[in-house]
Amino acid sequence: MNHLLSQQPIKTDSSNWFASNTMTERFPNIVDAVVRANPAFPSRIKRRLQELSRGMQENSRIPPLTDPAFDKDQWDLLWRPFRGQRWQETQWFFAETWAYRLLLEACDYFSTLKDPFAPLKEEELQRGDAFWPILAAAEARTTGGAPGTTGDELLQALYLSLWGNRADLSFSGGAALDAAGAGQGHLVLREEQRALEHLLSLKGTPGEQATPGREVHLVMDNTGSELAGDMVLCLALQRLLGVSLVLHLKLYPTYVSDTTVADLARFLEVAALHPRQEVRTCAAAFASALEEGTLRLAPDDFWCQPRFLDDAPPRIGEALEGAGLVIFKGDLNYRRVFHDTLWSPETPLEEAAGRKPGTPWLFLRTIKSDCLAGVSRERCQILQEEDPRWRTSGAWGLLQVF
Ligand SMILES: O=P(O)(O)OC[C@@]1(O)O[C@H](CO)[C@@H](O)[C@@H]1O
Repeated sequence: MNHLLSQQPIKTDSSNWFASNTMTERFPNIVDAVVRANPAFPSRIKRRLQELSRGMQENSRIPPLTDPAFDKDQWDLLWRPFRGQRWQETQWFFAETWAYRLLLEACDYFSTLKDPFAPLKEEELQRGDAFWPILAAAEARTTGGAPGTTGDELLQALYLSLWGNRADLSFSGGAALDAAGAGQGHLVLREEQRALEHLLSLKGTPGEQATPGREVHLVMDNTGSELAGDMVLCLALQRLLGVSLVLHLKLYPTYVSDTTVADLARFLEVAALHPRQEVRTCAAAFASALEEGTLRLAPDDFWCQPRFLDDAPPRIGEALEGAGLVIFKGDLNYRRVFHDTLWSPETPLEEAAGRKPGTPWLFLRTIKSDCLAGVSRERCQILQEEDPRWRTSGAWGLLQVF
């Protein structure tokens, strides 16, 4: 395992192969996928994208933003500490997020609002395999015989949401991963009882008004099959616990497939016309919850920025602290909470996060990068022997309570 254990955020240099490979190969491959997916791009946009790619591969200095945009001042401040640094010798969490913001600039996103990743996301929707979590949940209800306990149903929904995270277009270089969810055997950690205790403590009495203290906040990740799994989870939480939900989404496109409000609307549009009734029913129920206001959307550009969670503005921090439970989806949000650092795996979560939240946090993540905390050294050694790539392959999941 070529990891230098350090208390600093992972760097894109030779100290971390996966982070370094992101800048030299994986991100340039994503740029190529975006150019292929947008054949109508004018040559000046293609040129800017190729310059971005080449700069990374040639380890150039990280350029600032150049075009005017509503958020340029903020990004200039975020870039300043890294001024003069090179793509392959800097902080990975910053470099990767900055690269996606430069990609949007190269594609004229902020003057056209045309999502350069839209064709890639649409392809997954049109292929139909984005809806497997909804069909799996419906099938379990029909073939599972007598409905299980509330806890069983909640766990099934949690795992459908967790394994939906495998289909992450930024991870697979633009191609959707296979739709099959990995087995529950591939779990690094499964703190199911603690998760259920927190969830069941939120259960209201029939007709009880939902209050912020009983609200579940979901910090979303990818659209497509991950969004399908998240919809199953949201509807299960509402049906079984009577809670209201707030979904925190990206304000604009980033990381190829991270969900925006436009992505969610498009997903519902396609799902409403899906040949399977179960998919149409799920989409209709989700749309009704939005209409009734028991499920609210909170898009924010904080989630698009290279800022760790303890640097969140009050509008985010206060919202999460006032929730009954916060569910963080996916790998990037995990990295954001735990400072994208190579902790010694048994490091307590409070130490890695630099805080103890005032409300329970639940992480549903397929592990695609090295940042990890709160897992015993013994467990990591067993995993390393079983699958040396367990930290970055996306094949292993984690259900962890903070
Ligand atoms: O947040 P997700 O979609 O689960 O994973 C996104 C991500 O963490 O996966 C890749 C591998 O770590 C990174 O390039 C990227 O930040």
